[in-house]
Amino acid sequence: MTARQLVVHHDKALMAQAAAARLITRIVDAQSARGTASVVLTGGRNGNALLAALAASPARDAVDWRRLDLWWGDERFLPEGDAERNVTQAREALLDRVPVDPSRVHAMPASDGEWGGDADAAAAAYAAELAAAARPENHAAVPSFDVLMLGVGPDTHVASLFPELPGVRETERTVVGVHGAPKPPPTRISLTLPAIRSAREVWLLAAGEDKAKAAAIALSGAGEIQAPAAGAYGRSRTLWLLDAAAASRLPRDLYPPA
Ligand SMILES: O=C(O)[C@H](O)[C@@H](O)[C@H](O)[C@H](O)COP(=O)(O)O
Repeated sequence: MTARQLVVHHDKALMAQAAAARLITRIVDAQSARGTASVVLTGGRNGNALLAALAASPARDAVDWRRLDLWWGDERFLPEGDAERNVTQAREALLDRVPVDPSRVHAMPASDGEWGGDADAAAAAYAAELAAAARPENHAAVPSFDVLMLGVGPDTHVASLFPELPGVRETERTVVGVHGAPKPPPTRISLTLPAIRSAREVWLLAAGEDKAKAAAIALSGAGEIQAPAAGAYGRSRTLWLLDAAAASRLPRDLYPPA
């Protein structure tokens, strides 16, 4: 497991702007090194705020949007175009405003698509799409994501991996259908912890007082079944991006720095 790094911003607006700047730099670096970049987006308020900040940043033009693959960490299993779908919100916040290559925007299936209401079949189809994009040298069933972002829920969930539900226990599959999620809607699709951990960098976003307990639990040695955020880390970097309110209950040996 890579050591976790914590960055605490004054408030959630600053956190979104700083994270957007960080993401631009990371994409530009990856494109310079390998010609292309691969990023996994998260749903939720903080993920959307980051995308909106990115859309508003003059530096966004440093990114070669056509050489970027976008994937999702999870999706709410709803009809195409539903305002609650993570991809719909990402399009509104950013993707409709930049020249992305539509064939490289890998949205998770909708509930009125090819797989109908079968979230498990839709999850298997997304796993196949990921596997097809993986290169032999990745030695994995998913591409080598440069950055994978995750919003942290007040119950420590990440993506749609909720405490104690079967999804967080999955050790083989890279994508699962989720049933009975405590956060609406109950049916979802999610990357699993093994898929998340194949990313080079995993960034966890937590802002607001209601995330303080979750951040403290996940960062204090909790198990991943009870606290899924504790099991999210990247191969070369695990970065927690917090605002002061979300960092307010961290143990003193973690924050503030000595
Ligand atoms: O579909 C979703 O709702 C998510 O992807 C979910 O995992 C989200 O990221 C967290 O619940 C944090 O959400 P907030 O940033 O809104 O608190």
